[in-house]
Amino acid sequence: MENSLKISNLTKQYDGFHLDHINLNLKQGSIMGFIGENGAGKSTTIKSIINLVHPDEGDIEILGMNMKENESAIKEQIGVVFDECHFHDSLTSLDINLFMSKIYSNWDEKIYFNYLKRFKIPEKKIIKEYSRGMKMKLSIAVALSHNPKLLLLDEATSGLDPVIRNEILDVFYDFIQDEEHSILMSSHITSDLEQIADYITFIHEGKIVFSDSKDNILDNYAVIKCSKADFTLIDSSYIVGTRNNSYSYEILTNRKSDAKKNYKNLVIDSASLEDIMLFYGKGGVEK
Ligand SMILES: Nc1ncnc2c1ncn2[C@@H]1O[C@H](COP(=O)(O)OP(=O)(O)OP(=O)(O)O)[C@@H](O)[C@H]1O
Repeated sequence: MENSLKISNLTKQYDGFHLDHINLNLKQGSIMGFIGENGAGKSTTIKSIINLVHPDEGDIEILGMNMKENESAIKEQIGVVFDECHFHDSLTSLDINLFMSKIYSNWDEKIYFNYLKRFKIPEKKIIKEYSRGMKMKLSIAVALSHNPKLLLLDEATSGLDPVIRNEILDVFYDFIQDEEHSILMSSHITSDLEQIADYITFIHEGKIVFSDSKDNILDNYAVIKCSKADFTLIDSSYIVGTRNNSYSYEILTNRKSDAKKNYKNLVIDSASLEDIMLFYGKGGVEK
């Protein structure tokens, strides 16, 4: 299976922030969830892919092409949604159809109007009068209506209620049924990613912590709950991070099955993506 996106050694330095040699491969036909705390570097990475941020170093290959040499061909094949709707307030969805048909040679108004219908977006109302959910659905409809092969979504479902998010996740799921399609999706709503993503990349303070299949991650990570006395007996190779109060310890491990074999007397629960982020946010191992 080929990569639709290959990022190699992407580096960007801002005052007080370093995006540090990011490597990431997104396979065709798959969805990658991109997670990390506020300010971890997700938007900087996504903006670098589409040339809105100019990296200091690194290579980005999209659908087998290099952005520097093939920007217009690549932009025809990618759909991008940020957490804000970037269309002018005075436009209607009908205006946007006209506007987009001039921008994209492969704009398909049949697909666009199908999405408007599916999302119950009015044709004549101006965007100023849209709810946030309507604006985001419009942005997603636009991103999908020029037959893109790759979707880049930066917090595209943030601030939306669970019903609308579910509706949108269904659209993404339908999109990915074509094996040439793929999605890179940053989100703080890790439960959505647990539902839909095939792969998860976790970025923390500008560095990739892991990039792996969601199933491997959820199979390998666990939270061990124990007393302070038990904690001192746990081998440090099991400990990725800790959280504790005066009475009890919680340990994030990435060796779930070994831990279950070797520490049978301890409570060992599965870790969610949110647990993993919280433990890393706490700053790693303290023993
Ligand atoms: N144009 C810029 N100039 C200077 N610093 C910037 C610029 N853009 C982003 N940064 C800094 O880069 C860091 C990473 O920001 P980025 O927006 O990539 O994070 P993020 O993971 O997308 O966060 P969030 O989840 O809050 O959207 C932050 O410290 C931010 O202040």
